[in-house]
Amino acid sequence: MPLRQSLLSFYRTHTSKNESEPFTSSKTRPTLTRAASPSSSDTDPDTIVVSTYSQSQLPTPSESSLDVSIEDARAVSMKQVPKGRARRVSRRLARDERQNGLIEDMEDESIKNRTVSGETLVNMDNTSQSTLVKESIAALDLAWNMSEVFARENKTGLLDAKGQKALDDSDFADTTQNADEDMVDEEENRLQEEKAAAKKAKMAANNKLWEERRKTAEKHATRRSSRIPGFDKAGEIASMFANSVLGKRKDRGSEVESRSRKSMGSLATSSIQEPDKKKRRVSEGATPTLEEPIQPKSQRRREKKWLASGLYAGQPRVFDGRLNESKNRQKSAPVLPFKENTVLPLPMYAGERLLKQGRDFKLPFDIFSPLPAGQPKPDEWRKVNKNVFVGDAAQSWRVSKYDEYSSCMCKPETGCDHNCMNRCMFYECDERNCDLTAEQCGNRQFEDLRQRVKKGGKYNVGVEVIKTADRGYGVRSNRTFEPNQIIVEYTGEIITQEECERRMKSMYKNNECYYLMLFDQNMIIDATRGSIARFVNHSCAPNCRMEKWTVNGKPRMALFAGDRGIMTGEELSYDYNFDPYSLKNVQVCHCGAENCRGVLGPRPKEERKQKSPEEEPKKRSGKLAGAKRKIAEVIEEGTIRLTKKAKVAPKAKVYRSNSNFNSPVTVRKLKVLKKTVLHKQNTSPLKGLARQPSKLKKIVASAKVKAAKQRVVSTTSSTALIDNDDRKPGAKPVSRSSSLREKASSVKSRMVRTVRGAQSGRSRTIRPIMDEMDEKNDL
Ligand SMILES: C[S@@+](CC[C@H](N)C(=O)[O-])C[C@H]1O[C@@H](n2cnc3c(N)ncnc32)[C@H](O)[C@@H]1O
Repeated sequence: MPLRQSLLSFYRTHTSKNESEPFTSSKTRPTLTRAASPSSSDTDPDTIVVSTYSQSQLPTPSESSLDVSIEDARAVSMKQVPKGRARRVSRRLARDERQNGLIEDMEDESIKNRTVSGETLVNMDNTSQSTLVKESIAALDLAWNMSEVFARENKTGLLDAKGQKALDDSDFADTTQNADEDMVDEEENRLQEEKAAAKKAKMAANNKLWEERRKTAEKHATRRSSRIPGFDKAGEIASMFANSVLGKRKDRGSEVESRSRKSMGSLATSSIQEPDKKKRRVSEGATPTLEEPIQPKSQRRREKKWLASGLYAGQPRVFDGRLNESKNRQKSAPVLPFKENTVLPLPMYAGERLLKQGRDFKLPFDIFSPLPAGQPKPDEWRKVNKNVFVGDAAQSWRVSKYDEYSSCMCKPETGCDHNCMNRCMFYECDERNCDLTAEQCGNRQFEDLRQRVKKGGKYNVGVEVIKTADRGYGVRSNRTFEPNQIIVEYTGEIITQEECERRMKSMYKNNECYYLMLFDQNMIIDATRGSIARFVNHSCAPNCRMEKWTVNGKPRMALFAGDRGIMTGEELSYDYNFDPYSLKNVQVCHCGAENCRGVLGPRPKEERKQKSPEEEPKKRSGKLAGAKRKIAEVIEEGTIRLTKKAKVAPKAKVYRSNSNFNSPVTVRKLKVLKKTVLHKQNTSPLKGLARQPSKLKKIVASAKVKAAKQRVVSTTSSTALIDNDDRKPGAKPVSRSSSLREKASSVKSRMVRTVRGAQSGRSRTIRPIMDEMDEKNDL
């Protein structure tokens, strides 16, 4: 009789006697064991006996599992499976797992090579680790399950007549089949096989699902460290405390516990007293079934939500989201009470505003604005949006009397249009000097500007700083401006001339850019700390004007759009009418206009002379031209006279346009100096020095003598000026000879009111010198 069969029949006999006592709950527990000696039961050395332990003698789980595993395996298949107990145990365990649907079929090879105690978790790959843990769990439970298995076997009475194959493929119950039962109905066998096949198929499907889940879990699992577990644990405890601050203490704590258990497990693989909870959960009952497939979150079907209304506020539209645009149109055409815009869709959420305010379609700012994002901004600029009196300026400021205010005579029918007296004299209307309401009056530009800026936003502010290629920073419009519309106010510190000179000598002596503007009552606006208008560059063909207005009794300067208006994105510019007064301040113009004068200042005299004779009479025609001519003739005469005297140097040339400053600077400087003196004497209402001709003469004479002496050094100075052309924004200017600087500053201290003139408003009282200079240039 084959060994296995004898074993089973023996066991069957034994169990039939004790059927009334289930093994699991009885005082004794049958355990398969090999006979202690050959004489104990049979002569066959392979015969095994079933011994019973009393309850008190029960082995520990590890003992019992080992015992059962070893003895049972030896007894059953010592001959057929000669590769030793480890292999048999593994096979048994693997089969048990398969039967329970816990793991997928393992590679024979991996099973073959595995031992219960030989291989450690640390050296194994993830799959082997998890399998080994499960095997160990199964081994632990084996002793106790044996009785159940046998009981089940008795109940079903299934046979396994096919020996070892059946041992591997079917339930353990098959092994209890007696040889006598070979005669069992074939039909029953077939049914059983079918049942087993169906079970197998189900298990395979389950295994597949389980494997998928395992892979996913492994993918998300953290890599196991090979460091000493103690250190791991210490680190994890530390991080647990840290995390507890963030309220994750509980989760982290359990994680630490689980990890430490795993690391312990890796050291003691032969007997795992407490299997990993996570694994056990998977093996015990969490195996997903085919009936309830768990869908990944990403595969869940998302419900599409249709926007029912609100896209075009104020324009109700019947729109079926399931149809395309043209079908919707067809469908809704008869319903619509108005014709739809077919050219451009309305901007979202702007329909109501369009209907109520009648405002034009406008692209969003970030679309229509041509400026690229991230323009470099000036970092040393301190913004001052209101004029601030500094030092003595406040005391010496003559407060205008209300009597001096101009009164508006406009009628409500006409409003304050271009005929408004206030407007003509650069006085802004307000409730004190104008009887019209704000809506009727069209001469409240500074107030309009205030309201606009108060609203904020790029569009309302209307301007922004940009970086130009060759003129440092500049200003660009963010929107369109009407002709003559106010754009931005020029504000800064209002200082006296003395203060200005002091600053020029000390604070700004190395500066290239000056932000000084002649203002009112001989005061100067220093916009070094000022509004954005300080960045507006010069152009010989400007699109804006700088004007001085009296607002509420106080003078204010602002940039206004020219007669053409301003388009979005245009760079703003005005004519500086820059009077350098000192050679140091003469700068080459890069405005690029066709009629560029070449320098930031009045057109050089030689060029003026070269103008065609046809041009001259044209310009001189008309009343104003006549008046200008008179002024110009006076200036010209004086200038020529003085220039003639100054032409000491044989090679003396007046500076040419387009940055050629090779002419002797001293001569040119003298010309500028004399021109200014004459100009002031003849035209400027700024009395100051103009009241002291004798003093001026002295200055001019001494400068002339010094210039004659210094003709030799002048070349160096002019070179320094040429260098200015290629300057980079923010670079310090090239130092000049100290004697020339001294001379320039001494002249400046006496004569220079400001380094730059302003084309300020044509008010009654003040007519800045630069206007006259401009007129002179035009002639
Ligand atoms: C009031 S600032 C204008 C802002 C200046 N671009 C800046 O970066 O601060 C005047 C200075 O700008 C430069 N500038 C303005 N217009 C220019 C032009 N058309 N050509 C060359 N330089 C110009 C000159 O250096 C001038 O002294």
